[in-house]
Amino acid sequence: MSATTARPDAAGESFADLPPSPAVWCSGLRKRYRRRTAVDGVSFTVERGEVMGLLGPNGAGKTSVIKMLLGLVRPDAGEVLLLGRPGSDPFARTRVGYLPELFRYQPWLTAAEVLKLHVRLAGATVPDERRREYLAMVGLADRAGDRVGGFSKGMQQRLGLAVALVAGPELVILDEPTSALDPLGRADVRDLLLSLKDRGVAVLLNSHLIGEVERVCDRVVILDKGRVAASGTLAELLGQRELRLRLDEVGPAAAARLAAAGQVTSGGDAYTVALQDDAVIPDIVADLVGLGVRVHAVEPGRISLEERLLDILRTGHSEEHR
Ligand SMILES: Nc1ncnc2c1ncn2[C@@H]1O[C@H](COP(=O)(O)OP(=O)(O)OP(=O)(O)O)[C@@H](O)[C@H]1O
Repeated sequence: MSATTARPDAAGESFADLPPSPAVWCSGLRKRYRRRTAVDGVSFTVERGEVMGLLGPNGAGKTSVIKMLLGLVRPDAGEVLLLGRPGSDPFARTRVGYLPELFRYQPWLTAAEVLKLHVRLAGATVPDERRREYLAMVGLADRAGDRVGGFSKGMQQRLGLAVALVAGPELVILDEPTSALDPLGRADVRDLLLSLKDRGVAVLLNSHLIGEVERVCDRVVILDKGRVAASGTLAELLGQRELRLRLDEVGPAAAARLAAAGQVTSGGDAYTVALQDDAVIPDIVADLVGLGVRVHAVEPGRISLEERLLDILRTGHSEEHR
């Protein structure tokens, strides 16, 4: 890692007193490959300590955006700041960990050697002990001395994660980090992402595993055909909450009470009420019981990110959060 530069301002105070710049800021990114427009005016921000999910169908432009952020692909238009610096600035780049979508490490090197090489390439100093810890963290402790050429896809992906994280980055960009991992490996990565967030590390995560994104991400940007189709916090995107009930003996007064709480759909003994706020659920249940309804099940819920994503992609836009 390069030395920290002194950044005094005109009044003699340190810039360190200012709030930190966002981990990622990009504006108006555009990229064409020959006659095909891959990315068309993409702008978004990832704040410090935030886990941001990048979602979208195959060919939506996710990897192209990531490569432009990292300076691996030159944008036709648009600007990028990583950690408040131009993406090409070595100061920024040494503080960014990156796991590429498709990568092959030198097959003749061992896992420990790959990690050592990448620490040197990052200009960082990481003690042997910490490198061993990172290999253990990704489940490769007993394969440290084995050549990478003999690793399975999942083991290579685990090693890639250790490479991305070992130098203590402030921002981590992960392009489909769990595509080759078994369920246990995916759960480990989820825990890892949450522990990065606890330490204030920002994460940009490109993944097709929507359940994974829903569990770990604070905010989501959905790309479609090179454009931002929707973006926002999970609460903003999934907003509408529902209450699913199984009820018997629902008389007219109880039906009116349900209708007063929100739009009701029902079939047999199943009732779904669209709610603005789930704090009202105990009152609804108490009132129903008071009106002689037998309550068999009460399940608060809201639409899943998968349902919302499909809805946005099918209709081509998000009404509230473009
Ligand atoms: N080097 C390249 N040369 C030509 N076209 C490219 C190149 N890289 C990407 N593209 C095109 O740009 C578009 C966006 O591709 P990109 O890889 O960014 O999508 P993606 O959202 O990451 O897709 P996936 O989910 O399948 O990984 C696609 O139409 C792709 O064919």
